[in-house]
Amino acid sequence: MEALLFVSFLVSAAVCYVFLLRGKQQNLPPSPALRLPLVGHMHLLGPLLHQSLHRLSLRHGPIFSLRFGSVPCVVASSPHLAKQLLHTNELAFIRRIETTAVKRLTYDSSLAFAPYGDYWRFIKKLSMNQLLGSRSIASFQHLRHNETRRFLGLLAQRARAHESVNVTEELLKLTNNVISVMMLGEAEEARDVVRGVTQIFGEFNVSDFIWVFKKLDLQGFGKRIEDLFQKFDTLVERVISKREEMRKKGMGNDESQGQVRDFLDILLDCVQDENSEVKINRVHIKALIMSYQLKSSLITLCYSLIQDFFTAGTDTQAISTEWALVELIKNPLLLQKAREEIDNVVGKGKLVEESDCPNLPYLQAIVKETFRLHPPVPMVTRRCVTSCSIENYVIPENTLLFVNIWSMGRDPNYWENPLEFRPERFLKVGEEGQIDVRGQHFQLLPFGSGRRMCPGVSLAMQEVPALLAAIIQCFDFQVVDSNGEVLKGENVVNIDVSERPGLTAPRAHDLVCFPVERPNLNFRN
Ligand code: HEM
Repeated sequence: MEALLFVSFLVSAAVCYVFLLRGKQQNLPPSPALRLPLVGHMHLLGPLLHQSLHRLSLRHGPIFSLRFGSVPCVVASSPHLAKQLLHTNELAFIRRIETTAVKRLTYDSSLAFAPYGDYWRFIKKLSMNQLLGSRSIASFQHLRHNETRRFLGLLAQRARAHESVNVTEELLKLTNNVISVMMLGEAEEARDVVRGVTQIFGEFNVSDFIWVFKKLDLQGFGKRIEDLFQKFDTLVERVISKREEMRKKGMGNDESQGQVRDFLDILLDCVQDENSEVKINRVHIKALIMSYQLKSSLITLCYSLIQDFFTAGTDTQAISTEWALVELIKNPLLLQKAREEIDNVVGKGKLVEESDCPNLPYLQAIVKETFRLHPPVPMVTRRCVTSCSIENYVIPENTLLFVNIWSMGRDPNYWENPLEFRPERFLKVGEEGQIDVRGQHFQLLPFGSGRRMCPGVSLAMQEVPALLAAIIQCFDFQVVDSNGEVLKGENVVNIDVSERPGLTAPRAHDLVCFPVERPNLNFRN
């Protein structure tokens, strides 16, 4: 009897709520009717948020509104709306959300989460011009090349020993090492801490979304955040102090001596520079390192507003390389075509390099097609800083915005046979063939768009195609299922492409394979 009374109370509360809201918010984009007290529309969402929002958009249209707990959200899933939100009204959606974990672990002043203003402009400029500018990317080319060689060497070793390799893990290790060394000059030590932090960024902290729980640490997040903060802080403090000591003794990396300066050197120069536009201090440096170190934090920032929904983050570049590889293993004819292109342009006498990639249009088309079908960051997320009007709807200040780029990549209104992996679409003469990934073509936004677009785009577009090309050039793969059996025939074509919930959209299962070396290559890994 009591249970019945309770249920009727909940239902009546929900109904009243729905009516009250309808009356109050007529200018908001359409919204699913059943909004519950406390949780809002969260009961409509499954673990793969971008897929849940995609399904809702099929019912409610390309723009609709929701409530995550007490937080208002708007979801957009058409290129036309993406342009209005991220370009035309860019300044209204220039901020990201700051959750408890983000605030503490990014020192509340990272590039990714900093409010739009002088400080953000300064670090963005520094990032684009120096840290991730073409000169810096070029100076670390040897590092990427060596890591690729190390990775290929490992595959070759396993191939000769007829042993399987967890390609997912090895790709992650590779891209993590590259970023760590670019930032700190050290690879191993940062990785474990980074993993812990990205994991907590990917978990859903109810206190961030449901106001009655705001002050309660129901899931013990506070202690975990603090532990991670201390570990990271100790690590970076040690690296910075060591570097400062070396610089005092005149033992820093000297460019005039041909030494490569990592990001830390560049940042320490800025701290010492009296004439710097904006003074940065040690706290800013740690925050910046954090936002670059954590690729998932980079990703996290993308998902910043509701990152807690997601599980541990993973690396965007590793994810995209893996998705491309999986699609090529599923489509051997496309793999063959890509390999022939590499053989024709590069030959069999040398390993393909980054400098070869602009001459490999089919490879570039594969990378774009991968970003279309499997964007590593499936949604661009922002926060509305000033109320604005889109398509006659009002979007109030503080609304969270989700631009569902995953959904746009699969929209039959913009792509022919959108669920098929067909790199050829990007080689067509005409509009489709001209589409690129740098935020100007709103049907394909893997790196976002506008002032808050990903500053790592140039690095990623150097590293991912070259790594993929090297793998294609050197190996075939026999995929192993969860029982250790090699997949054959139809089972290869039907390799599982489900996604894992998280900040990013990696494959649900690790890619485990027996690598097979290609014969007749005249260089050794
Ligand atoms: C395949 C690789 C990558 C993908 C798909 C990707 C995707 C994204 C996306 C979608 C955003 C949000 C953009 C927006 O809000 O409009 C973003 C932001 C960001 N990304 Fe990436 N990213 C990648 C690699 C990287 C790398 C390698 C770095 C740095 C080393 C990086 C650093 C950042 C930073 C700092 C931001 C925040 C920018 C800001 O708020 O101003 N990303 N990324």
